[in-house]
Amino acid sequence: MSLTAHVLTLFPEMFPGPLGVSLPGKALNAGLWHLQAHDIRAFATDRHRTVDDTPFGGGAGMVLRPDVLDAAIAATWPGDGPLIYLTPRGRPLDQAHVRELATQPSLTLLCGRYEGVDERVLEARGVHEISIGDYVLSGGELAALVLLDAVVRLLPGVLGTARSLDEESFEGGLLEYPHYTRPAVWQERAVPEVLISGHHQRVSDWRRAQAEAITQKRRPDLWARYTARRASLNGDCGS
Ligand SMILES: C[S@@+](CC[C@H](N)C(=O)[O-])C[C@H]1O[C@@H](n2cnc3c(N)ncnc32)[C@H](O)[C@@H]1O
Repeated sequence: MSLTAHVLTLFPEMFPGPLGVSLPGKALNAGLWHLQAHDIRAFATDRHRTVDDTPFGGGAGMVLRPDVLDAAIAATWPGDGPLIYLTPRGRPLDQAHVRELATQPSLTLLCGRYEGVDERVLEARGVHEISIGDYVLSGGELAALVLLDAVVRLLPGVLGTARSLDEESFEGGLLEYPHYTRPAVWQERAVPEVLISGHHQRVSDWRRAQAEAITQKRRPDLWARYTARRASLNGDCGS
C-alpha cells in the first residue's frame, strides 16, 4: 500500500517543490507515494473566484470561506485517511505522530492563508489540527511540506535497507549521538578514539552515552520522559 497525499491550497504551484528532489522526489518518481495538489480557488462559485471574506466581529485580515472549503474537501478527500488542517493551534507534530501518519493510506492536508479558515468547516468535517511549531507562518503550505517530508521518509522502501531509523533522533526517546567522517584529524581535532577502535560494543556503548548526555543537556523534557520510561521498564522486569 502506498500513501496518497492530497493538498488543498491556494498555491498548488508550491508542490511538490522540495518534495520533488532527493529522497522524497525519487520515492515520488518510483511510485512509493503519490501527491495531488488541489487549487482551492477552483471550488469558488462566483465569477471573481472569491475564496475569502472579512471576519464577523471585525478585526484585521481575511478568513477562508466554509462553503468553498467544504466543496474542495468533498471533491478531493478520499475518506480513507485523516483530514488535517495545518495550524499553529493544532497538536504539535512529533516523531511518534509522524510514525502514526505514515501508516495511513491517504493524508489530506488543508493549508490555510490569511487569518485562517472558518471554524464551522473544521467542526462539520471533523478535521484534525496539527502544528509544526510555536511560531506563525504565512501559510500552511510549508507546514504541509514539512509534515510530508517527515512522513515519506518512513514509508516502506524509501530509505532503502542500508539505512537504519532505530538510532535517529527521537527514536527510542533520545536525540542522536554525534557523527564523524574522514579526515580522522581535522584542524587538529581528532575523532573520538573509540570510533576507530573497530570494537562494535564499545562504539555502541559510547554512542548511547553520548545520546543520553546530549538529550539530558539540551532537552530536559525528553530526558524526563526517557528516564521515567526506563524506570517503569526496569520496575516491570523486576516485578
Ligand atoms: C498567518 S497564519 C494564521 C495564523 C492564525 N491567525 C493564528 O493566529 O493562529 C496562516 C496559515 O498558516 C498556517 N500556519 C501558520 N503557522 C503554522 C504552524 N506553526 N503550523 C502549521 N500551520 C501553520 C495555517 O494554515 C494558517 O491558517
